[in-house]
Amino acid sequence: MNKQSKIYIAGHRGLVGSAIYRYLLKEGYKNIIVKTSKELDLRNKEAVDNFFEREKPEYVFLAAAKVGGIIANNEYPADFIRDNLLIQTNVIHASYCNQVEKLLFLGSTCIYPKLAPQPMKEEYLLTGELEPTNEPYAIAKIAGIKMCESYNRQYGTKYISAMPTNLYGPNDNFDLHTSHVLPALLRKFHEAKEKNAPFVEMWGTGTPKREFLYSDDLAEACVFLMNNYDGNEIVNIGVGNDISIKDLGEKVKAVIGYEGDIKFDTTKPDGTPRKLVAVEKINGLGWKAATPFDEGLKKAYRWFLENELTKIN
Ligand SMILES: NC(=O)C1=CN([C@@H]2O[C@H](COP(=O)(O)OP(=O)(O)OC[C@H]3O[C@@H](n4cnc5c(N)ncnc54)[C@H](OP(=O)(O)O)[C@@H]3O)[C@@H](O)[C@H]2O)C=CC1
Ligand SMILES: C[C@H]1O[C@H](OP(=O)(O)OP(=O)(O)OC[C@H]2O[C@@H](n3cnc4c(=O)[nH]c(N)nc43)[C@H](O)[C@@H]2O)[C@@H](O)[C@@H](O)C1=O
Repeated sequence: MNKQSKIYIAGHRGLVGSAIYRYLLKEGYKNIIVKTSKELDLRNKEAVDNFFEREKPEYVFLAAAKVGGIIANNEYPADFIRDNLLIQTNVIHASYCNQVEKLLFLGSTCIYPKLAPQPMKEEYLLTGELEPTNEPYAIAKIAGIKMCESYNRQYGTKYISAMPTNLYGPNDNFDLHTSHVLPALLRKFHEAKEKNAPFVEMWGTGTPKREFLYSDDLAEACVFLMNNYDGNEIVNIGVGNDISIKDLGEKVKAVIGYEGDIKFDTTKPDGTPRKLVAVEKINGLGWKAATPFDEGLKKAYRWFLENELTKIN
């Protein structure tokens, strides 16, 4: 990409898309197009075709998707598989029909087998059974990866696929029913402190481990891959270390300054026991995550205090 390239960010208001948008603007990219889902529903093929024919973007960051935490995935599997298959199929095919120079597709580490050896290397894709709580979402994501690979093989396109680990940062989803664990805990511990509540309830047993990447780091990695990677194989994006959900709760509790207890609701699912990604490939290409977790957590809490509280109160 050069600074005048016409770049379309699909999903620019979300956690990932907004971070890519901020990063590209900061780096001096001047010709960026964005549309909200109200203005352009990417599930609608005709609308997507018209948009691509009219705008003719040269580069596409595909960060629009139906996304959610463990309970949302478990309760709305039809929405997760249908919306994601439609969005990615429409955008990838319209990119091909309109000679998009390069596209970056965002998958997720849930594409790997539930019990994959740790850390999970890119070649572990399709080597075992998926985690049941998010299998429909994971299958849509695997279809997206295979669609990019197949278009590259058959049509000579340059569509690359990045697999980020669990993410957090500005514009996260703080809805307690549909969010991921980290934004949920920021909100739960904050509200418990405000209300002097005796305990905070976390889901599952607290024993699963997760890896967390700050969204600004992910945005940098996505732009790095767009500018430096043309391979047909997926690339993991992570930090290289993980933490148990129980310890995450203790860390969030400390950052917020809450003094009550933590209880675990074991009727809620744990999900996959561990999903640490192997980061040798992206590190070898020349990119490494910069934000230490403790610093990212404080930034995310500050963002929550400054931007989210007025919305949820
Ligand atoms: N969050 C995470 O922890 C992780 C996310 N990822 C991947 O990163 C990508 C982005 O996720 P994230 O930023 O967290 O998700 P968000 O839910 O924060 O944002 C999703 C974005 O997609 C847009 N969108 C959803 N449906 C449609 C639609 N029908 N038409 C047009 N736009 C739509 C929304 O647009 P609008 O705001 O205008 O409604 C929104 O901006 C996804 O592919 C996800 O799988 C991967 C690993 C972890
Ligand atoms: C990014 C990734 O995100 C999802 O997978 P997940 O990592 O399992 O999701 P999660 O963040 O919701 O939970 C992580 C862990 O945390 C525990 N947990 C405790 N307390 C709360 C809590 O209050 N809320 C939530 N959401 N989880 C909690 C929870 O029980 C689980 O053990 C999929 O969408 C998947 O498709 C995907 O790609």
